[in-house]
Amino acid sequence: MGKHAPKSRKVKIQNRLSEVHEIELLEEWIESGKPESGSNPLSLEPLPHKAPVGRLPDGSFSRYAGCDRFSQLPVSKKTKDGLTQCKYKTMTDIQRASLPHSLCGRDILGAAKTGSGKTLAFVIPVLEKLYKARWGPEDGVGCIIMSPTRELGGQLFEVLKSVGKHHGFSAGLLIGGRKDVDAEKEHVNGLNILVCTPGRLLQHMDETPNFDCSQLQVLVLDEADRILDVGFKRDLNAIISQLPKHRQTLLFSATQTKSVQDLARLSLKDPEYLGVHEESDTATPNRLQQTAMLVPLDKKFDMLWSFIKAHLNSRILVFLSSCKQVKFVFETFKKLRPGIPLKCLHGRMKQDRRMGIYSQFCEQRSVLFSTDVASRGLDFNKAVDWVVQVDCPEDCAAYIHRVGRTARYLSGGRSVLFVMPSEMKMLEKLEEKKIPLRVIKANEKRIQSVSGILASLLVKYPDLQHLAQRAFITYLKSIHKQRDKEIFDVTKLPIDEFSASLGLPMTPKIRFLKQKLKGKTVSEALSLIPENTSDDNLLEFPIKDPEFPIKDPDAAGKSDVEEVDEDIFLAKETQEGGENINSKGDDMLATRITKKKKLKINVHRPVGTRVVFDEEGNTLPPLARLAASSSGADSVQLNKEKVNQRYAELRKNLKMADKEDKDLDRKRRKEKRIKEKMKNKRGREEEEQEDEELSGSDMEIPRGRVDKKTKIYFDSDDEDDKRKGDMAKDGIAADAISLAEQEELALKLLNSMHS
Ligand SMILES: Nc1ncnc2c1ncn2[C@@H]1O[C@H](COP(=O)(O)OP(=O)(O)OP(=O)(O)O)[C@@H](O)[C@H]1O
Repeated sequence: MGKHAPKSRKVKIQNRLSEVHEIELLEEWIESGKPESGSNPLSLEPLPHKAPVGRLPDGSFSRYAGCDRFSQLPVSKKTKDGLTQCKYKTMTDIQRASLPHSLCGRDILGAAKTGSGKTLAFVIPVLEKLYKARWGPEDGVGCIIMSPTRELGGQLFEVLKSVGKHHGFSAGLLIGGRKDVDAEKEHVNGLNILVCTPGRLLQHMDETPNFDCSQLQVLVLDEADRILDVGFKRDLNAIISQLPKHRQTLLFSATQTKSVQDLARLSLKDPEYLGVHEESDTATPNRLQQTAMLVPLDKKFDMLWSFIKAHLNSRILVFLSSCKQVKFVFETFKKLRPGIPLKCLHGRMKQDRRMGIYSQFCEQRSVLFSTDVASRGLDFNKAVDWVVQVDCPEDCAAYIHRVGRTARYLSGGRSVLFVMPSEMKMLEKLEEKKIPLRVIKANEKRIQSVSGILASLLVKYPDLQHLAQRAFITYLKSIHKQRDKEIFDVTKLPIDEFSASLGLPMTPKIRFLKQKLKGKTVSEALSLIPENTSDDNLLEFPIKDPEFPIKDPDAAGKSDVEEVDEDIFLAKETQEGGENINSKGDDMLATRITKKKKLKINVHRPVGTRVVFDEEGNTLPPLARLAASSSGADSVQLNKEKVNQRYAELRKNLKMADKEDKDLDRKRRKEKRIKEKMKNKRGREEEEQEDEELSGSDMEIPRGRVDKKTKIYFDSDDEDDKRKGDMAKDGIAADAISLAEQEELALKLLNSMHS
């Protein structure tokens, strides 16, 4: 990490000797004052500032557990110099509590409020561990520091570089979104410390020849609960399986996991749990003033606009739930010129731009609209004045991390949460988690409405209209996908009003709910669907034939079904006078006979056909019916021959008709597929993008999930069905757009391509 002038051999040897000597001394010192396992050094009195440090005249060592200055710790001169140059002198609570344990080589589960200095609590032991092991370039990867987001990875890398600048370790930042992955592959084997996101690390494990972590000494998970979360599960499990079990593991977060399962996954050995703020009255920093405001969905943009206009000299971080929301608010508000620079940050931006925006926001007063990509770990130069949560966070942990972007270390900060009437439960949950919130009312007189202006902007800029539609859909989708159904209930939202508040002239269709919600709230629309109706039935209500009651297909036995077949069949013959069976109508009949589903309920029996019943009210099988229509034995014989002949003829005709019908069906399906492909080309790409925006892309996108979403084209009917099944599983209506609508869309598309 540090740059050194070329040194003579003699100087090098001298340095090496003094390092060896220093390491021996440090090891003795650490050994002599090891804190009790399970103890919290915070409970000990700090050493007086002027007390002697290190080896004392009597040969013993000074106490380091409980001390509150970095200079009193058994750490190398190189690390101490780095800390001094960064102006770090006094330790924060989490540093005081954890460093005495971690310097002894113990596994740590560290939990402390946001902005309380957890980064140094793992950077220092990492440097010391490798230093004491005399780790060199030829030793390869000695430490991995994992971060859930690229920005946080970048920030950790900077801290590591500045505090470790006097050490000679090589370190690399391995994060997604950087184009130079091939160059990275060439160098990664020579790096000692990797700061990385899980996806990129796994990519190297999979693709870089001879990539080797078998000598790993320390594994660090910053924002550990997030990395251990389901989103990263597959990547993390794959990574862990390639790491040696014998290593030191350090986990830190403001909302720490204590799950035994998680700890077992990481093979932690009797970890020291150090939750330094557990006794605190609040789970958030004391200097943070938190408020909540009741804001209906359709008033959110008015409120946000008014808030920005009222705080033009502040640095405001605004959280929204999806990339599309962020883009929409950024693009429209920019056009409205609020009088303060606006910026946006989300997972779908190029990495260089993301980094640039992050640094600019640290430097000047401005408003940064962001997804949760900026919610964890980022330290915006301690200078965020306000955190505004326009969309409710998914849970209390997400809330804590978002507001934690302000009031860091010793500075103060303020936050406001917009809660919708349907989300009031969130306030209770936050209170239970020791989060002090003051619910305030906005001054109605100061609220400026922007929806009218947004509507005219959308007329002027058609791109904005498209963006507004996507923002509308992705927001509803994000609510629909939330796990906590007590708080997030898409059926309680005023859909039309929300659409209008975005400036949209019409409420867009919400395909994932399979309902056209025009003119209705979702709850109204959902109330139209019969209870216990499975997804696939929503668009296919059975058509009742008034003349013949429909048999319950589940209740009907096989014979019932067959009886219905023959019933249709014979009734037709009767109607046609037993002669003209090879008509167009019978072609259709033949097709229906092959389709079990429709036969079961017999809803397509041609209108005007008759069913004959016996005295007890049972329908007669066709042959019995023929017999019944004849009086004597001869006529039965005659009729039998006639019937056999007729059946042979019918079989032949049906075969032909069936073939024609299958050809027709194949042709129709092919045409449909082509149209769907064209539509998919635009629509599905956007939907996939939205899904990523909602879930994975805010954080580093776990690679498995991206793979799963790579496009599949459906060339066979089976695959078509499979797709419908998959979509249904995802809660997406495969048939949400009718064929007629699809055709109309495809035609429009074709026209636009030719014009
Ligand atoms: N001992 C210290 N003395 C002075 N400043 C410190 C000290 N330790 C950390 N800081 C500063 O405090 C700020 C917050 O530190 P850090 O980013 O490590 O917090 P954190 O606990 O990791 O927060 P989060 O939970 O949000 O990730 C940083 O600006 C850092 O430089």
